[in-house]
Amino acid sequence: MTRLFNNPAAFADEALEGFVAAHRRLVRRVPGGVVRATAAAPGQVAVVVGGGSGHYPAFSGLVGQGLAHGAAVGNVFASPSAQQVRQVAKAAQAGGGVLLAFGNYAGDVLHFGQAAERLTAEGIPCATLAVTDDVSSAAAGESEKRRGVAGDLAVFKTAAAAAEAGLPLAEVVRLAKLANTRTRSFGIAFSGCTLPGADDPLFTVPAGRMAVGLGIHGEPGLAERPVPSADEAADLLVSTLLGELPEGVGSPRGQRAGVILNGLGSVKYEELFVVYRRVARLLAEAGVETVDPEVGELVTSFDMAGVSLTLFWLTDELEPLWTAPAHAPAYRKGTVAAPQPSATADTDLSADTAVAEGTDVPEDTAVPEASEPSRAAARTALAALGAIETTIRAHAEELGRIDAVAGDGDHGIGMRRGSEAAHAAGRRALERGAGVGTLLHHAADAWADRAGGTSGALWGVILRALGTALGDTEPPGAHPVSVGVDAAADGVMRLGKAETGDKTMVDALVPFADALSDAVGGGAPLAAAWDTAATAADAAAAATAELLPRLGRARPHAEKSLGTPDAGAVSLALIVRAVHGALAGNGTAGTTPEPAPEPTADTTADTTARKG
Ligand SMILES: Nc1ncnc2c1ncn2[C@@H]1O[C@H](COP(=O)(O)OP(=O)(O)O)[C@@H](O)[C@H]1O
Ligand SMILES: O=C(COP(=O)(O)O)[C@@H](O)CO
Repeated sequence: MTRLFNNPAAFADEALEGFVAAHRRLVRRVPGGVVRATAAAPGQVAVVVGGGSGHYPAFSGLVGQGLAHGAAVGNVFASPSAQQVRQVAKAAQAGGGVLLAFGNYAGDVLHFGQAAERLTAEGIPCATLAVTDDVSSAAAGESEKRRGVAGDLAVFKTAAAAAEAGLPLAEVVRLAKLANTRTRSFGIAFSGCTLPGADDPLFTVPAGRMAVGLGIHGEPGLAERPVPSADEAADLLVSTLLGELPEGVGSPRGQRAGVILNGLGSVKYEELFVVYRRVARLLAEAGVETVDPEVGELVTSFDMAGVSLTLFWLTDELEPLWTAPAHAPAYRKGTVAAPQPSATADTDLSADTAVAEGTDVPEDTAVPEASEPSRAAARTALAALGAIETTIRAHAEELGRIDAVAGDGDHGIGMRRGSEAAHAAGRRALERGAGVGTLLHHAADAWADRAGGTSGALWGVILRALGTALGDTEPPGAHPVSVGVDAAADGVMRLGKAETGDKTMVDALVPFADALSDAVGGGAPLAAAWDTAATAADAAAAATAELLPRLGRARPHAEKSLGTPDAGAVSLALIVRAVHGALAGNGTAGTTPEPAPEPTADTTADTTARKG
């Protein structure tokens, strides 16, 4: 149970504020996360890590000399946004380029990938690396699909030590990739974590049983077994990892390995030492020389009762990087060189907080001139964003519950943050005279930036595609709206690489786009066509209950999700139904939307009810 919190939605931000206040000599807050408070040598490669909150000391606690140069900090269990990653990287970079390193999760891959593209376009050489150490999350032959868990530390540490040694970006990337291919983790759990503000844990394990193959987001394990003794737990962890040696490690005998015995949150240090006693013996019996073992909390999942073992199979060039000194808030090894404070290290806390809060503001706030019909459509678009915010707020808990069945339970929180930010950005844009295209672009950036996570990136794509299709000059009608929705579906599939049948939001978006295009092609006015399409999306979302997930967080728990629809498909169906309310409720059923009043809670509640 997470007991101490204020507003659950503010938990991640408040935790970050307190963390920085506690570690001001080591870290400095910047928009999107934290960077070292000490200066890096000019020309050094910067290693920027990141991910969701709820895993401390990953990721902010690993920022410091000899370790990461910066960490992008997302909301609870949700990846930071591309904008956050970009901002942290720009603050951390020292002229030698940037390696962005993170666990292999859909949202992280999307947002860090987008950030890398933007940084490269801005002239900052940039590479990405997704850590894939969790052997239980995919078969050995599909290691690129594996999740990143406590092995993050081995890869981050390798990359950062290589950067600290002054190696160029290509070498830092090569060594980090090598570390990733030689790092394997496996975990067990006795109970799931409870998110701040939630009443129940994300999963439970029956009394006397343990879950095997856990994730770090409260994903349930892949199998159950009777609760073992500490020695039996160690036997299982070691035998599993010795059973899957990386390529190039023919036999454990004679190998040297870094070891991480990681507590997930509520397994205490002395329990870990009891387990480690046996782990050390077993590895010695297998002929493995352990090097600088770490026993403690390195990647957590709130109060989850679980433990994982990581083996980092060293080579002559990896070992000095694993043993190199480091000094970060949650990781200290050896003695680092005397730090040079960075020029901005002494800013006061209120200034740090102010910059951090600036993450919501789109950087490019220019509002191009717009035609009167486009500004009228912008008012309708704002009403639609208001209706979206209202319906998401009303269904946030339900979306979280659906997402928790095989995912991480954060879909409602993320959608809520995104839709609120989009509506607020839309309102600001309208006040400044924006046309519908610009308003939707601002809303897109705000949604992606504030929500993070997989769906944040994808809703950013959807709104941006619509805005681009509608523009700021032509009178927007049913045809450009349909073209925009088609472009949105293409964009989501291009970025997320999901196809229909994979059990994602694509399974509602594609039928919606197709039905809209058919109805518009048949001459229906926009509101009527949208109504037909929203009905198709609703049916398609419900039908995802029968699908098995083939992508993302839910994939390893495919069977568990049978009978439950996909959270992202359900939220999409809710949203398009709510938008129909905004289109139809203000006399814009023709092809050219007219000004719409701000929706009230009552009117939107009527129009957002799901169809039976
Ligand atoms: N590759 C993908 N392409 C399209 N949609 C996806 C993809 N992966 C996940 N999704 C959608 O995202 C939803 C989860 O969104 P969110 O809660 O933001 O995810 P997470 O917490 O995993 O980042 C899923 O229910 C699914 O609809
Ligand atoms: O949750 C995380 C990333 O999740 P996404 O599903 O990719 O948003 C984060 O905690 C791990 O980096």
